[in-house]
Amino acid sequence: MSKVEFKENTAIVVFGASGDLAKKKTFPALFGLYREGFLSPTTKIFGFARSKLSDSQFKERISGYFKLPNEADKEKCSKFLELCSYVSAPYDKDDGYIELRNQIEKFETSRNVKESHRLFYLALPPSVFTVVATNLKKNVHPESKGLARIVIEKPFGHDLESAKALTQSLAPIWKEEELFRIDHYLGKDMVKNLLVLRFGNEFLNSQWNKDHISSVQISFKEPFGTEGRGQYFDDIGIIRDVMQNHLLQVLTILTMERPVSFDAEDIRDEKVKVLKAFKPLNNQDILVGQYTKSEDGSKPAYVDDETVNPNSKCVTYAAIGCEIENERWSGVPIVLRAGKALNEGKVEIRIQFKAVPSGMFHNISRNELVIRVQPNEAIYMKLNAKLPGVSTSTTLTELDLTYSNRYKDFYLPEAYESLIMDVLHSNHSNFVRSDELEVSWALFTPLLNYLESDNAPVPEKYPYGSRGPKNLSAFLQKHGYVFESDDVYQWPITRPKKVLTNPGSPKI
Ligand SMILES: NC(=O)C1=CN([C@@H]2O[C@H](COP(=O)(O)OP(=O)(O)OC[C@H]3O[C@@H](n4cnc5c(N)ncnc54)[C@H](OP(=O)(O)O)[C@@H]3O)[C@@H](O)[C@H]2O)C=CC1
Ligand SMILES: O=C1O[C@H](COP(=O)(O)O)[C@@H](O)[C@H](O)[C@H]1O
Repeated sequence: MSKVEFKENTAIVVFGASGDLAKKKTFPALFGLYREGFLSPTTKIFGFARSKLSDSQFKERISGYFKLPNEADKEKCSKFLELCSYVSAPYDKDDGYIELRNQIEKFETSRNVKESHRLFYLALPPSVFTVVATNLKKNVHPESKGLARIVIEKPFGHDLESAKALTQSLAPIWKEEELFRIDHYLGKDMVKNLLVLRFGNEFLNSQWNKDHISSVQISFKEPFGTEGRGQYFDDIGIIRDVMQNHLLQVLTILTMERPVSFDAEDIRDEKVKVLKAFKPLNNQDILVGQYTKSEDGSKPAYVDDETVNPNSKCVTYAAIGCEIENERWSGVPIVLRAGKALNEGKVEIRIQFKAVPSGMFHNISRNELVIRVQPNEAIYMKLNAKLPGVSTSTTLTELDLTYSNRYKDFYLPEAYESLIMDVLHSNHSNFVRSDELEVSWALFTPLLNYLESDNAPVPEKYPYGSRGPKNLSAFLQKHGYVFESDDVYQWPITRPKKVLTNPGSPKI
C-alpha cells in the first residue's frame, strides 16, 4: 500500500457518535489534533449514530470532555465544532449511509476534491462491526475515486473462535491495509519509546536476554472498580479487558527480536514471531482475585453491583506467569499482572537483572530498569554506587529520566491522538494485525476457558483500595522477583543523616 497521507479535505466519520467512547476519547482526540495543528481545518467530521440529536445537541455532547484551559482553546473549540455535523440513522439500513455519502460528496465537490480520502472510525460494540463495515463498503467507500480507512476498537472477539469469525467476516469486505485495529496502549508515548530504548542503546540491547535478565514484570493497576460497568465486565473479566490485548502488546514489543526497519510489517512480523514462541499458559501458574468492600466500608465490593451475579467468579485481579521458549528468553520468568480497585493507578514495566557475583561484596542489590508508562512517565535504572564522602558503603540509587523534569513544554499526545495521526499517515506499526490477534487469542483462550469452567478456582478476595490478593508477593518471588528491604532504597533524595547503606558494603 502506498503511504498516502490524508491531509487536506479528508472526511472523517465517527460511528457510535452518541456513545461513551466517542465522547470521552474519539472526539477529544480529534479536537486535540486540530488544536495542535495536526488536523487540517479543511477536514470535515461527521458523527453517525441512531440517537436522534440535533446538530447543537451533538456538538454539546462531544465537546464535554475537551481540554480547554484558556480562551484561545475555547476559540479553537468553536472553530473545530464548525467542521462537525451529525447524521442520525440505523446501522442496518442503506438509507442513512446513502445520506452520509451524499453529504460527503457535497463536501468533496465544494472543495473540488479529485481523490477522496475517507476515514471511518467505528466507536461501536463489536456486535455491529460487520453490519456497519458491510454497509459502508457498499454505500460510502469511494472505490476507484479515492481511498478509505476503517478503524475498529477492541474487543476483537471474545476468544479464538470469535476473533477468527470477526476477521473472516471483515476480510472479504475491507482489505487488511485499509483496516486499523486499535489497541490504545500502542499509542502511549512510553510504549512507542520501547523500540528506541531497546534497540537504540547498546548497553541495554546487549544485556536484553536470559544471560542478564532474571525476571520481567508488566503491571497495570487501577484505583477504581467496575463502577457502572459491572454488567459489561462480568462477561469479560480483567484478562480480556486489559491483559490479552494491552499488556500482551507491550510484552511483545519488549521481547521481540530487532525488526529490520521501522516499517509496520517488519515490526509486526517480529511481534508475531515472538508470540508464537510463548509456552502455552499454565492454568496452575496464575493468581486470581476479586475485590471486596474497602476496609473502611466506603467502597463497594465487585458483587455489590446490582447487575452482577452475587456468586460471580469474575476475575478483577490476575497475575499470570508466562515463558518464552526461544534463545533469548528461555527460562526467564515473566509476570503480567492487572487489577481493578487497587491502592493506586499505575502501569509499569520492571526488568530485574541478575545479581552480580557477591565476591567482593557481602550482598549487593540487583539492577532494575523501571519503565513507568503512566502516570508521570519515567524510566529509571536502579544501580549501586559508593555512598559519596568518607563512607565506603554502597548504596542503591538510580539513573532517572522522569519526563516532566527532562522535557519542558512538550506536547505529549494522548494515545488516541497519536493513533488517529498514524491512521491519517497510513502507518500500521501501532495497530494489531490479524495474525497477531489470532496468536494472542490462541495463547489466552485455554486459560480463559479454564477460568470459566466448573473447575475454575475461586478468586482470592482483596479489599478495594489494597495492593491486591495477599499471595501476590509470594507469587512474584516465586517468579524470580527479588524485593529490596525497605531500608535499602531512598527516594527521592538520599540524606547523609539518614543514610541507608546497602548490606552489600564492600568487605573493607
Ligand atoms: N522518576 C521517578 O519518578 C522515580 C520514582 N521512584 C519512586 O521510588 C519509589 C520506590 O521505587 P521502586 O523501588 O522502584 O518501586 P516500588 O516501591 O513501587 O516497589 C517495587 C516493586 O515491588 C512491588 N511491591 C512492593 N511491595 C509489594 C508487596 N507487599 N506485594 C507485592 N508487590 C510489592 C511493587 O508492586 P506494586 O507496584 O504493585 O506496588 C513494585 O513492582 C516508588 O514510589 C517510585 O515511584 C524511584 C525512582 C525514580
Ligand atoms: O481498554 C481498557 O483500558 C482502560 C485503561 O486505559 P488507560 O489508558 O486509562 O490506562 C481500562 O480502564 C478499561 O477497563 C479497559 O477496557
